[in-house]
Amino acid sequence: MTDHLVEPRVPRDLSTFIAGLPKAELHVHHVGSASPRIVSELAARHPDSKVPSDPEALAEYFTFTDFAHFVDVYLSVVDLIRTPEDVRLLTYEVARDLARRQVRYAELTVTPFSSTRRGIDERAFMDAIEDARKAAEAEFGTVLRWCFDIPGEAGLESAEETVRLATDDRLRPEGLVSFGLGGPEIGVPRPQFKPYFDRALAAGLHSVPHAGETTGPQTVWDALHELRAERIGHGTSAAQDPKLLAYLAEHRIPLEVCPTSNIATRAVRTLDEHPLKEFVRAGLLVTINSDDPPMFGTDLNNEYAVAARLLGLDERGIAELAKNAVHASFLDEAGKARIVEEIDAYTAQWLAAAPQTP
Ligand SMILES: O=C(O)c1cccc(C(=O)CC[C@H]2O[C@@H](n3cnc4c(=O)[nH]cnc43)[C@H](O)[C@@H]2O)c1
Ligand SMILES: [Zn+2]
Repeated sequence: MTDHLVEPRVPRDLSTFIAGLPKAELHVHHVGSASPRIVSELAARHPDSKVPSDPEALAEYFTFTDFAHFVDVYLSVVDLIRTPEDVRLLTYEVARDLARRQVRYAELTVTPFSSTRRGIDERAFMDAIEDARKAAEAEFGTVLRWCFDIPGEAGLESAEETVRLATDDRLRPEGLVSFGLGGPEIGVPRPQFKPYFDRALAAGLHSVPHAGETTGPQTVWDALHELRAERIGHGTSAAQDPKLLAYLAEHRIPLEVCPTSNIATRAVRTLDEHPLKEFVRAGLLVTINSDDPPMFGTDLNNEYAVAARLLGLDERGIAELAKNAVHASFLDEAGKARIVEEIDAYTAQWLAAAPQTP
């Protein structure tokens, strides 16, 4: 695990401000959120797994040479989730971790295909995530919604299975709001998934594919034109195409930016080379996210600290970023207004208490 948590170099007070700030997270993966605590509990349940349970060994295990290596490691963690009770434990504990970071609302990317193909009953899978979602909302106050994503590299069979699970009225979970596409982009062209996105959209789901994380801007154009993307997961390479930046700005298509993830998977070389600033300069609606936080040695608070440093933001600027995520979410208008109000009240209170500079 790369130790990105020490990287941001923002003043301590700003870190404290961020830690208490109410937030929404739009790009965070279910299995990718398994903390060392959750991994060791699952590894103890399934001792034949190759995933280490010791935190130090796990940190080493979560150091990636490239995106393909990341996916291999990711799938070894998927292999630890074998029963509906594992699914419930993971989901509930992920919600607890989000709540600790003052995340009021999260759209969690879930890959049901990976679980059903490993033998978990589909009905039991849906019941497990829904049961955990409701318990987490009641106990922690964090509202969870689901994005079901196709693991594109697993082929069209995985697309068919994912859209079936997402649109079958007998299975579709109440918390499902969107349909995504994840995994490697190289050799996995987006347009082949158009019929599956068409079906998901016809069933009322929103389109939120990953695009432009590990391939060029054409992948983002394909996501927009073929998959009718309403938000883009990552979109990093959009910075290479001024027409694309202008399109994203004009159509208010938000980007789900995950800075530390891009370094950990080596999609971007260093944080200082990350295009976040160019996105803001081009007038894009930028949201800040953690992607697979324990795997990348980060959490949402750290990602806000990274963004604050890269963009030179003060408390008001950070609060605006937090509001971007609320506006770009698929929460209803009343729910959005509640979190925005909370952000404003928290920020006003913080600034009123801050020592005045002469
Ligand atoms: O489950 C399988 O059997 C399987 C077979 C072949 C390929 C795959 C995948 O590609 C799974 C990828 C998995 O990765 C998730 N993920 C997490 N973080 C990211 C990211 O930053 N960019 C893209 N994908 C990501 C994704 O949700 C998939 O579940 C699986
Ligand atoms: Zn992702």
